[in-house]
Amino acid sequence: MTETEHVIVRDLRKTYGTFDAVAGVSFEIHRGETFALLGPNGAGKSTTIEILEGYRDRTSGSVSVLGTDPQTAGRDWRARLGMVLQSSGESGNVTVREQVAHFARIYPDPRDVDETIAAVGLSEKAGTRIKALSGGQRRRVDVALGVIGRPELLFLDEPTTGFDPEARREFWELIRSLKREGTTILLTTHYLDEAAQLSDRAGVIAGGRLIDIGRIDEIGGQEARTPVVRWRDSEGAHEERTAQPAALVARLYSTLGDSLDQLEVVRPSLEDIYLGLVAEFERRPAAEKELA
Ligand SMILES: Nc1ncnc2c1ncn2[C@@H]1O[C@H](COP(=O)(O)OP(=O)(O)OP(=O)(O)O)[C@@H](O)[C@H]1O
Repeated sequence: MTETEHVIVRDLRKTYGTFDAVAGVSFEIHRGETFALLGPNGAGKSTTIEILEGYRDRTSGSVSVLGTDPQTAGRDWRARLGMVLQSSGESGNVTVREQVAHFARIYPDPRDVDETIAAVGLSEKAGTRIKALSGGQRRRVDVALGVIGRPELLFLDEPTTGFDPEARREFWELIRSLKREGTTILLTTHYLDEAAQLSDRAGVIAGGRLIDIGRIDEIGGQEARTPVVRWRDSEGAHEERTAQPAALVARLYSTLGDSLDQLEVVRPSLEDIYLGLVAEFERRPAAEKELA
């Protein structure tokens, strides 16, 4: 298929009774890009993703996923998707290899079973029953099942919850190789470093509304990204925000010389920027939030 937009969401709303879980969200995900949907607990990320996956009906708005409305899509459409849901609760008596092989048979052009198990770091556990795995190892099985069908579009809903730091980095490598193959990825994660490492663009959702969207190295705007220069001298500790940190450092060194101490230039991380965006949204009066 040749759609240039793999996901198109227009004014999406999902209401439970009188509660707006998703209150008018619009975004696109281009073919081949990794898009992160970020936001605090209860913001509406999983609801949005489940609507895109066809597991939940929307209240209003329009949605196109791989050129099809998920609400009316069939098996062929589903076979083009990969999903790592928030809690699949993979358990049971079968071994890792049996489960991955079972899923592989569902798809027309699956990946090699053992290569996929290796890619998620479970080769040594391939013959182990899933119920005997640790929580983080079960999560790796979820990831293997999500990618075994060679999806065009992969949904990753908090994929690395429970992973140790090494496993998280291995997972990043797996995602990078999927990206190189051209897979489109929608990622939600509370690990902002993970989003920064993997994503091309991000949307920040709070209170069911999209409060910012943009390239991962631009989101939040210039002002929020201004570096901070910190240093100490004979008078104590200092801090200055400046868009030209190199010029400030050169000036400090020429005036302070060797009494310039503990110099550091700190660029706000994605986490700093994200926390600033969400805090700013939370401070807005209710009427203004509705306009977001
Ligand atoms: N079936 C339901 N009935 C009523 N309210 C619901 C239902 N499902 C979700 N909600 C509410 O909708 C809001 C959004 O939930 P959602 O699971 O989409 O959040 P999220 O952004 O994925 O959060 P988290 O980061 O905790 O996973 C929450 O306030 C939640 O309580």
